[in-house]
Amino acid sequence: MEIILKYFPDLTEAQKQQFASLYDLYTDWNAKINVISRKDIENLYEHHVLHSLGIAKIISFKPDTRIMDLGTGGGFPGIPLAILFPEVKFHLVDSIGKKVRVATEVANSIGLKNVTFRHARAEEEKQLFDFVVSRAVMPLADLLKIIRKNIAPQQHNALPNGLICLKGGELANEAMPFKHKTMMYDLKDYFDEEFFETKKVVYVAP
Ligand SMILES: C[S@@+](CC[C@H](N)C(=O)[O-])C[C@H]1O[C@@H](n2cnc3c(N)ncnc32)[C@H](O)[C@@H]1O
Repeated sequence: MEIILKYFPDLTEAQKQQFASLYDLYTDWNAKINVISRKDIENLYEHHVLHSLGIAKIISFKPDTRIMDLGTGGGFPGIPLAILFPEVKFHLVDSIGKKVRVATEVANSIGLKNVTFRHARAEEEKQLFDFVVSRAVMPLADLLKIIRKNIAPQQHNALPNGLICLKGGELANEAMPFKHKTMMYDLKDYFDEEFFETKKVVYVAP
């Protein structure tokens, strides 16, 4: 939890409480329904919560921005971002119902009011969003095909509406969608821990 305060020192008391509650909630739920590798649960704050918040180092979403988390699993990056941006609306989608249940239970337990959930394949989601965020779900090119229908035409933020993905070293093996405007940010420029050495945030305009 200290690691969150190290990089996000301006949290309100309510946000601190919400982040602090995540450890016990994910430890309990993960024992029942696997959403995080069991041996990685002790690294929850560094590998999952702070990693999710890496997106906030490249964009500060305006209030009322609408964001879909495609393939949220147990709620990453959607839940940490929803805590950090209480005035932004998040829609967490996953095709596996029991994972959506974990994300829903965690969000309800900490009183998150700015999150909705859907158990479905993202291909079936028809709503419009300003951004789609995603971590560890599928290659960029496949994500782009799915989310083209979901990106709203009106702009409200410093970055044009589009896709924001958390990617690791595997990115070197991915075909980059060269036809699209793409920006890449190294999380090692923001976070000192070794885990972030190869981690990137990739923004792609649809
Ligand atoms: C490796 S997990 C990552 C979960 C979470 N984003 C994280 O980083 O912890 C990938 C998730 O994507 C979901 N997924 C894969 N394809 C999907 C699709 N087409 N629509 C919705 N969810 C999908 C899977 O059900 C799975 O929960």
